[in-house]
Amino acid sequence: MSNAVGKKGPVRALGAMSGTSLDGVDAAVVVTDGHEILGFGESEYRAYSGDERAALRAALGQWPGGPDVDAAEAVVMQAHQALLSGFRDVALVGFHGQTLAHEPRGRGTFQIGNGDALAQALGLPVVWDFRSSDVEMGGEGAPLAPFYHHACARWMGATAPVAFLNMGGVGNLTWVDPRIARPEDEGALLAFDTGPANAPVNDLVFARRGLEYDKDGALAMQGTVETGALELFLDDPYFSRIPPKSLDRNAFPEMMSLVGELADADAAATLMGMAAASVLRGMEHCPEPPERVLVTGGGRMNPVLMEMLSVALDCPVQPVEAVGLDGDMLEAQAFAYLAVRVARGLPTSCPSTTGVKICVGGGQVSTP
Ligand SMILES: Nc1ncnc2c1ncn2[C@@H]1O[C@H](COP(=O)(O)OP(=O)(O)OP(=O)(O)O)[C@@H](O)[C@H]1O
Ligand SMILES: CC(=O)N[C@H]1[C@@H]2OC[C@@H](O2)[C@@H](O)[C@@H]1O[C@H](C)C(=O)O
Repeated sequence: MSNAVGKKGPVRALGAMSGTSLDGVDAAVVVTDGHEILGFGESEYRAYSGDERAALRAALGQWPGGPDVDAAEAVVMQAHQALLSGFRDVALVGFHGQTLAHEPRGRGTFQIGNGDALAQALGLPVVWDFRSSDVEMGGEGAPLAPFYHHACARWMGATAPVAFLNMGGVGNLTWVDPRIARPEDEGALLAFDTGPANAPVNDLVFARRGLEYDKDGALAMQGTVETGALELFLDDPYFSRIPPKSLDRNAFPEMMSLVGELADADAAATLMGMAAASVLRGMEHCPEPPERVLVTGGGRMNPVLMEMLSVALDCPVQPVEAVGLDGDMLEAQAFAYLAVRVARGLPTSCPSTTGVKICVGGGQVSTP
């Protein structure tokens, strides 16, 4: 491995992420030495078909040996092989796979996708299974993008604390102090999952209207937030728990019954209100207010959510494009960056990002 990537100098790494909202696979190239972002390369997206998504949905919440796991893994492998084989001049691949279940203090964390098979298929070294060793060392195994967020904050020249907020299926927040040069050093990072983001509204519009998501917040925009339901939701002890902390995609099953009696638009607005309020509760845990909140993930495209966040938070809330980053590809880039760190023996998580006992470089490396 060290031969393919070496110990120093820039590497063109390809990262791939299949996220909790089950929309598709993102893949992106980052040029990095494992410390700094030295450049960005091509990126591509491959959407899952309706049938593929149904196979993934069927397996959600299952563990190894579950009845629908093999079929879901076949979908993940085929989608990644098709997408990643189109990239050229790549030294290694960071392959996140698809999370089916996440219970770090219980049965562990489970991502499907086999890095050995992908390495054979692509003829490239593949870093994968990023989360298990962190969990084994007492960590949450998530979120893992924070080390990359730290690199992003330094890349953009930030001189004061900023926050990155990923609004995917689940929300996660990283508070970064860019004045501290190494992400693993004390005070550089605080990270945690804020709460549900888009997954519940996706599930709602799928169940009630057969839609994949509430495009541009069209439905939520017509509704009002039911404050009683919102308050009940915020009573969940998760929000006052001190971070680091992480969530399974379906960690708040009661959300659906809280909005169950509401009309479609009010239910969608209330679920968005819950996502935004979770972030506000999360901000209480930051060591000091960030200068701004940079939003990544599909939720930044939802004007209803962005407006709610702007009203709730005490600082500017902007999509990451405001600083020249790509909010569709940031997580795929993160796994490219983390792959280089793993290959070079650098940590990918630390006590303040996942609660792990000591800094850990997660991930297995498979060579073709
Ligand atoms: N134009 C839009 N309007 C409203 N919502 C949108 C829009 N575009 C994307 N989304 C939402 O964003 C989701 C996809 O976000 P993203 O790709 O960041 O999620 P993910 O990476 O799968 O999740 P996670 O980060 O939790 O793993 C969609 O399922 C949808 O709910
Ligand atoms: C277990 C798991 O897959 N968690 C995901 C999920 O999606 C968002 C949030 O929950 C975050 O904790 C994580 O993904 C991002 C990429 C991360 O690890 O930073």
